Amino acid sequence: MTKNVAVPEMTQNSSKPMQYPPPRSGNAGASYPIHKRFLARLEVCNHGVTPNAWTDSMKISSPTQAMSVSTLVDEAYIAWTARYPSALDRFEEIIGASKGKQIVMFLDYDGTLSPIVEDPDRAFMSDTMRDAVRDIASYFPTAIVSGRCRDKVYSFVRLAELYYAGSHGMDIKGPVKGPKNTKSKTKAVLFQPASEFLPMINEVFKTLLETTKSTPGAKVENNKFCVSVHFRCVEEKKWISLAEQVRSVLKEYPKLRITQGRKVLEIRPTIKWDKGKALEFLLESIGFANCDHVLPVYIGDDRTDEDAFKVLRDRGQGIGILVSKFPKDTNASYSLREPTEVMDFLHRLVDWKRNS
Ligand SMILES: O=P(O)(O)OC[C@H]1O[C@H](O[C@H]2O[C@H](CO)[C@@H](O)[C@H](O)[C@H]2O)[C@H](O)[C@@H](O)[C@@H]1O
Repeated sequence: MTKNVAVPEMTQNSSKPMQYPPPRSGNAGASYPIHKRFLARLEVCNHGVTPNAWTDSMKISSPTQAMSVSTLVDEAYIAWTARYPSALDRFEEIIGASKGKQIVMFLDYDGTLSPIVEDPDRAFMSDTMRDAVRDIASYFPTAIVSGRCRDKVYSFVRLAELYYAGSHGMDIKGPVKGPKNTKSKTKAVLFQPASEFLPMINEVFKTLLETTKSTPGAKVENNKFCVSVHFRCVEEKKWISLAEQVRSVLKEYPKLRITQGRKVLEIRPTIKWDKGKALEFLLESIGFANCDHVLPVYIGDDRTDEDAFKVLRDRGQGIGILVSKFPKDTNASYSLREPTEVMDFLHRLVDWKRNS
């Protein structure tokens, strides 16, 4: 349970000059009293159900509004932001890091550009957010990196000038024409490293639909090279049995693996490909392979975005920004609370670029 909640030491002094990039959470999972009280709070939210490491981690992946009003959570969040400061508060620092470099933007979709909602088919992006992304893409090469199927995420974003990496980066396509003043290639990139898994994924999708139909609220989504099984509308007491149903189906498919997102289990090929690899592939495609003059900025809210944050951290290049209202262990360097703050950050980048 503790592995998803990193609460920083109270001794960390946010008024000290920031080390750039900010240090990673070396002692992730370290606990102190607020952390313990935070966990106790989760048990209260459990309404008498015996706390279970897996169900708790599923809850923490996407906490409810009821939990957000907790003062304890707010205290823990403030402490956490000493380690992962707000990208809005540290905007000048981020801009400073981009001096002499080409910014390339990577944006996750759900929970980053659109708020989390109960029905995955209705996770629409606001027109104002679309305008902000359009503006950003007019100055910087911009990619949407999503667990969703590429066509689906495109149908939400509807901006032809962007790169799209769907199915957790296993389905990549670029714009026909890149933005002005960048090294973007003008022909569309198309990369599908898991195409041999298509028949298997379709089969698993159908089997999961059948197997989970007895669980009210369960939803199975076909994301082309992966499948999502949604728990958000399933009663908590049915979570374990639903997860068991998923695991029983997956036993027959050793070439597929299960990962966990925000109240969702994601089934995907065991190939070594993820959002981090997609980020590297896109940087290379855009013309920034082994280049010191590029600053990738990746904004995401989910565990799968951690693969991209880790790539940036390992390269010692770029800015990872985690979108979260709650303390989470992360390889990102900065944080934003929610999609509206992501939009503010995009606006500020555009304003800065326009005026520079
Ligand atoms: O990589 P992402 O773009 O963040 O996609 C990850 C998953 O996002 C979607 O599910 C999440 O958002 C839904 C709508 O707000 C919400 O109902 C669900 O609980 C979240 O997990 C999408 O439906 C999944 O297929 C993606 O894997």
